[in-house]
Amino acid sequence: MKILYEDSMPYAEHFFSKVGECQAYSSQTLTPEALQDVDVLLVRSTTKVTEKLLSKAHKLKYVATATAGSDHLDKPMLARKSIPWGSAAGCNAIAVAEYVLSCLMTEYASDLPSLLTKTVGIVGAGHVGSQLDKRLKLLGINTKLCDPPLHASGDHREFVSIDEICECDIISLHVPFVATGEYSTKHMFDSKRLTQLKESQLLINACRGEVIDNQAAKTLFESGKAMRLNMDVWENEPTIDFELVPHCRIGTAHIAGHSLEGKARGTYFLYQQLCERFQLPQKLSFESCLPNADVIEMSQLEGKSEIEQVSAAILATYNVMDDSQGFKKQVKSAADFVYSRKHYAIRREFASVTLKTGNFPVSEALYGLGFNTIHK
Ligand SMILES: NC(=O)C1=CN([C@@H]2O[C@H](COP(=O)(O)OP(=O)(O)OC[C@H]3O[C@@H](n4cnc5c(N)ncnc54)[C@H](O)[C@@H]3O)[C@@H](O)[C@H]2O)C=CC1
Ligand SMILES: O=C(O)C(=O)[C@H](O)COP(=O)(O)O
Repeated sequence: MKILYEDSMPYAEHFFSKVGECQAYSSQTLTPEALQDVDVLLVRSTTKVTEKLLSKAHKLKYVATATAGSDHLDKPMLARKSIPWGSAAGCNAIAVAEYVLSCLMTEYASDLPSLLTKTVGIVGAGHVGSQLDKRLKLLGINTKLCDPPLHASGDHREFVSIDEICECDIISLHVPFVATGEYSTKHMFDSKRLTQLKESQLLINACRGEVIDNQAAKTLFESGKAMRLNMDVWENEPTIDFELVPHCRIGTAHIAGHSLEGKARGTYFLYQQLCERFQLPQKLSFESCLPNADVIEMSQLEGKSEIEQVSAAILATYNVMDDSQGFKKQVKSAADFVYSRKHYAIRREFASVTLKTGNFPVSEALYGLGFNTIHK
């Protein structure tokens, strides 16, 4: 069985070589000809799986993406060709939730206690939205959830309307990109909703760029409207509107899900799918491939309140402002955008971090967020 996999998948050779003959490809140079004798195509979001790409893939039996989003797969086309597809739903939900927490600790750095009085409206209560909700509740921050498809399917959690979400102090978007239909998310934040945002509200988009009308956002900024936007994703990546970037308080190159664990889980989920689909034994474990935990010196936690301890630990582990500054300074073209994502200095999730905390008890919330601690 011949497996072709995108070269930005960590541990791909380790896992997929146990399933078949495997070979890496680069999304920038992949051609229909390269798929002629391929049985399984494994992609990330940077490969658009279109009719044209598969025009010569006559042996193809399975397509899967090592990502949560699957809007880069032409699903009606795959159905017409009777090619089943899979995704790695949930693989990077923790990474995105941690990215949003880093945004919040950055945005409220000068008045952390005020963060505890805010309400966060979460749009999309799937894998990412639920992980974020859990962490915010643990910190004592009020949340509201909006997810009409889940509500309609009988999910028993309490849901509010998008209009109620728009009244929240902080709005965090975690929906898939869906271009049409009852639950379309295209330009969910259009000119009208953006215009209604108050200066004090914070809007975070770490799902898909198309959920916010980027042109409308830029036009509003240029007309003098003050808005607090944190953007990890952009319309038309990698050919994004670079004039919007400086207006955003935090801007990053679609890396919210790029923790080492998040990407490795994506690869591992596909390995599991292939083993099941082709009835092969699953001999490899996920944990076996990861390097040892990072150890971070945190002795300055002493005497700090819970939210101060949490903020210090989060920012010492992952400070989104470092990524934002690098992005704003260095990424000026589509080629830069692609390059910076491919060479992203991949970060660890909190559960892979051990904080050296000195000789005193630290807040339970740190354990709740997944951190490990050791004393000096
Ligand atoms: N920036 C990044 O690196 C990452 C971005 N993503 C994006 O975030 C999206 C969400 O990820 P997951 O939570 O893992 O997906 P998920 O499928 O588990 O959850 C998405 C939720 O959105 C809900 N939803 C769909 N349409 C909606 C609408 N019109 N209004 C409100 N809710 C709606 C669904 O019912 C579902 O519960 C992905 O589809 C992907 O596009 C995901 C991971 C990393
Ligand atoms: O999982 C998703 O959905 C994402 O947006 C991924 O984090 C995208 O990562 P790449 O596949 O573009 O590396």
